[in-house]
Amino acid sequence: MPGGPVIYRTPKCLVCGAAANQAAPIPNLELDNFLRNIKSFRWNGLDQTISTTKRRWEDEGFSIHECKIAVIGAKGVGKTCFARVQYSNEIMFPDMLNEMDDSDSYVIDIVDNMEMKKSFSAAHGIIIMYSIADRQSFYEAAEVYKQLEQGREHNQPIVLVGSKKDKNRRRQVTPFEGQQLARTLGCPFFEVSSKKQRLCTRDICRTRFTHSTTTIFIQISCARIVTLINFN
Ligand SMILES: Nc1nc2c(ncn2[C@@H]2O[C@H](COP(=O)(O)OP(=O)(O)OP(=O)(O)O)[C@@H](O)[C@H]2O)c(=O)[nH]1
Repeated sequence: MPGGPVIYRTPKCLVCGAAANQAAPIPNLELDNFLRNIKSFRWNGLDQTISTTKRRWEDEGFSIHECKIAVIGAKGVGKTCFARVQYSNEIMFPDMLNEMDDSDSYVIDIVDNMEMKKSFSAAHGIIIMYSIADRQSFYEAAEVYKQLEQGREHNQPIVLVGSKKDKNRRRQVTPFEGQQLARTLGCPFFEVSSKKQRLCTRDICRTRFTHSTTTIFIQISCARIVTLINFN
């Protein structure tokens, strides 16, 4: 991969104060790809709000890009809950050669109410969501992908997410089917639970920093979750 691996640096957990990098994060090629795709966008060509935000931070002596990630999917799959527990996510990663340089820092804002048409032009990344307990929503996810393929203007990265992972007993879509669809669509795939992700203790934070699991986040606080896609 050009440029070598991305070095991740995340702030401390706001709740328990655990340092993000007590153990080096596990290198994650999917996340590298995802972030690199975001990074390669023509920022000025996107939504006015985004460039305004960026300029404000630049005036204060540093530059942080705000990435809007739209969550799109069938009714009731858990888009709002997901966006809430992930509210004001941050992925911070610095210049690869200079750890002190914040010029490539990103704040991830997951937006659940963006219209699909708006996401074609205004979102930097798109999460297509279905519920693992609702087969129909799985079929709809494939439909959503078709529409995005035809409509998106910036070739934004797409991630397929199966929500409500905690409802395993009422599962109607297997992880294998999710993976198959993601493979067909050519995008990364995760299963998540917004309910389980609310928990935050120092131990959970540490566990998430050091273990490779199929989850989409790594550091938790009550209002904010620092997202690091971390999976095998
Ligand atoms: N068990 C479980 N329930 C969830 C999860 N996420 C959301 N829910 C529940 O699913 C229902 C719908 O969640 P929402 O977040 O409103 O879903 P939505 O996709 O935003 O719904 P619309 O805006 O109507 O399209 C609510 O009752 C949530 O409590 C989850 O991870 N696990």
